[in-house]
Amino acid sequence: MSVPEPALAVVTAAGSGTRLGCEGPKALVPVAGEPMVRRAVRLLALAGIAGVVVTAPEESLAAFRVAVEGIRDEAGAAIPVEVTAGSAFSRQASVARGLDALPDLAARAGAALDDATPVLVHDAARCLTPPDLVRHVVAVVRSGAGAVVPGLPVTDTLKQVGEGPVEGPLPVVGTPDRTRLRAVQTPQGFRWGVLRRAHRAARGRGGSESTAATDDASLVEALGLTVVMVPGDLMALKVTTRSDLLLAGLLASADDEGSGLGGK
Ligand SMILES: Nc1ccn([C@@H]2O[C@H](COP(=O)(O)OP(=O)(O)OP(=O)(O)O)[C@@H](O)[C@H]2O)c(=O)n1
Ligand SMILES: C[C@](O)(CO)[C@H](O)COP(=O)(O)O
Repeated sequence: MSVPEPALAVVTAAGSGTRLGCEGPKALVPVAGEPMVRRAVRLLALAGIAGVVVTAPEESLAAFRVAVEGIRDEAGAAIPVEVTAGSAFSRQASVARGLDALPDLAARAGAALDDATPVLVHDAARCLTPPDLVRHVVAVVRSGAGAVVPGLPVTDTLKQVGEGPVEGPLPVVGTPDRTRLRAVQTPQGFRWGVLRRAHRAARGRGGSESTAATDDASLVEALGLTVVMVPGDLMALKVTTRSDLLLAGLLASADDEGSGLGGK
C-alpha cells in the first residue's frame, strides 16, 4: 500500500480579539492553561499534519514562536511550525500570507507541495477541534475532493433582515429553510492547486473586513468549483466572545481529564 502524501496547514492567529476584549493577541489567551494557538497546532500535529504555518500579529512574532515551540506528533517527533506575519486587514489577507510561506514550510517538513497536496486552513480560535475531525477532512481531500468544509445543522430559526443599523430595529424580509443551512467550522481542507488558485483570484478583495471573504471555501465557490460539506463537531467551536472562552475552558478541562466529552 502506498503511503499518502503528508498534509500541511495554515493556522490563522493574527486577529486582535476585539469581540473577546482581551489585552494582547487573542490566540495567546490560555484555555485550560494552554495558549489557544498552541492547543490548536498541537491537536493538528496529533492528527498527523506534517507541518504548520501560523500567521501572527506582526508585533508579536517572538511571543508566538515561544508559544508553539516543541510541538510533537503522535509518535513524539517534532513537527516544523513556521510563524509568519499575518495581516491586520482581514482573515482572508492573513491566510494569503500564510499560503505564501507554505512552499518553505513544505521543504522543512520534507513534504511535497503539488496540486494534489492536502492543505488545511484552520482558526487558532477553534482550539479544541478533535484530531478525528481533522483526519476526516484530510481523508475526504485525499479521496479527490477539491474543497471540504465541516459544518453543523443550525438549531435557531434564522431570519434575513433588510438594510439598517446593526442594533435595529430592522425589517425581516425572509426565513430561510434551516434544514438546508449549516454553521461552518474549520479546518477547511483543499487540494493545494485549488486553494492557491482561489486565493490568487481573490487577492484584490482581501484589503478590508467588508470586502474580504469570511472563509476560504467561499473563494472556491466563487470560481464555480464544488465544495463538499462533512459533519462538524461541537468541540470545534470558535472562541469569539467572553462566554465562548468560559465554555471552551470548561470543555477543555473536562476533555483533558479524559471525560470522553466531545464528539457530536
Ligand atoms: N486579520 C485577521 C483576522 C483574524 N484572523 C484569525 O482568524 C480567526 C478567526 O477570526 P476571529 O475569531 O474573528 O478573531 P479576531 O479577528 O481576533 O476577533 P475579532 O473579530 O473579535 O477582533 C482567528 O483565529 C484570528 O486570529 C487573522 O489571522 N487575521
Ligand atoms: C472561517 C470561519 O471560522 C468559518 O465559520 C469564520 O467565517 C471566521 O469568521 P471570523 O469573523 O473571522 O471569526
